[in-house]
Amino acid sequence: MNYNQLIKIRRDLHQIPELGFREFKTQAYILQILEKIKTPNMVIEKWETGLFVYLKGKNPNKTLAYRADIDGLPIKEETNLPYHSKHEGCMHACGHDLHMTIAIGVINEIVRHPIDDNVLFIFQPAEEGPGGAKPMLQSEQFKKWNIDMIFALHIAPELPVGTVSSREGILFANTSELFIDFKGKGGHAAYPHLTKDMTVAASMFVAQIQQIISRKIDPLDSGVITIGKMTSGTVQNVIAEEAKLEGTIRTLNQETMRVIKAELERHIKGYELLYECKIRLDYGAMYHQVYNNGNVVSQFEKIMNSSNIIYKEANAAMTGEDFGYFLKEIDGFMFWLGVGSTYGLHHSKLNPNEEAIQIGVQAVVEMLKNYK
Ligand SMILES: CC(=O)N[C@@H](CCC[C@H](N)C(=O)O)C(=O)O
Repeated sequence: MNYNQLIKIRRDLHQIPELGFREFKTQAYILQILEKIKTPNMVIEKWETGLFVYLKGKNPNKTLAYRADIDGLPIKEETNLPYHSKHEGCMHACGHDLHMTIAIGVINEIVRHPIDDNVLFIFQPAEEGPGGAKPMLQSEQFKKWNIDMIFALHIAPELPVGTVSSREGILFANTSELFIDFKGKGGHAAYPHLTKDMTVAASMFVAQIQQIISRKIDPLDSGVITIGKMTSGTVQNVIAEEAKLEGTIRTLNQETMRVIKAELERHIKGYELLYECKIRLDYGAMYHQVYNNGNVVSQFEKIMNSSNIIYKEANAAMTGEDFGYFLKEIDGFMFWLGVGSTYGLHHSKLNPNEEAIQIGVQAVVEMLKNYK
């Protein structure tokens, strides 16, 4: 498999993005690629819509693991690329098509040039939600491999190709999804006094909860509340009986997450009184922070320096990643891979530079070969 074939794989995968735990075509596609490069020392096991791919080493001391996430996002692609998403309303807007391609490239490289240690490749579903890492980690299938070190990468649109970046300690935030349903009383647009208008209640709520960040969180700490989706009502001249908010909370420590949630719950009680309505709150999926092991990161930095890949110290980011669950149990780390795109993660025009695939393969292979 050469570089052009990897580009084709990335473009094929880019066209078939699927949401969490529905990655059926993606799983089938990866399986048929692996069938072509399969060797007797490779074990492939399905896990839900994901895969475990185990490669036995030549002279193993350890078992290392490398994880790639495989799901897409409910975003309508606007790149106009000839290989744009064929799944209307769904897009690989977080780079998981590159993550999978890099993992396939690394498997191919190690099949052709075997290394000493065993390696488990994890093709993980549902990173964007509801979270595949935790159940995968807890599965008997995963436990039997006894992993000594685990790592993963994430594309970074703002970094140039040829660059990787990481840090010791926290890299990605704690997250909690947020689903809030308002139920009031609808009615004629001309008789607001006879209704409990949930468009007004939800709008005020969205604006007001930003003050939890500015007035309840220490300014030297960090927190984010984002409401990414808001729906209410049915038609222009009817007052809305219902409104729904969907969002996410991000913090750099778990105590701040607790404070934000307690404040949100107080706001909900207050809004129920003020707007004479019922409000239902559901936190959905929560992800543990990504906390990198310092020893592993410093080895990675040295290995990158001797591989002519530029290593930069990263800042912590408020992105979330359920890979944090793996790092809670096993030593390891995550790093950013520069893909130089004008548009960022989760943007409908995200267009990563495909030259980064080669750098990603090289970085992962070097780490697997040289990690002590
Ligand atoms: C790297 C990245 O963009 N990850 C996602 C993870 C989403 C977690 C969950 N669905 C949530 O929104 O809380 C991110 O949005 O950071």
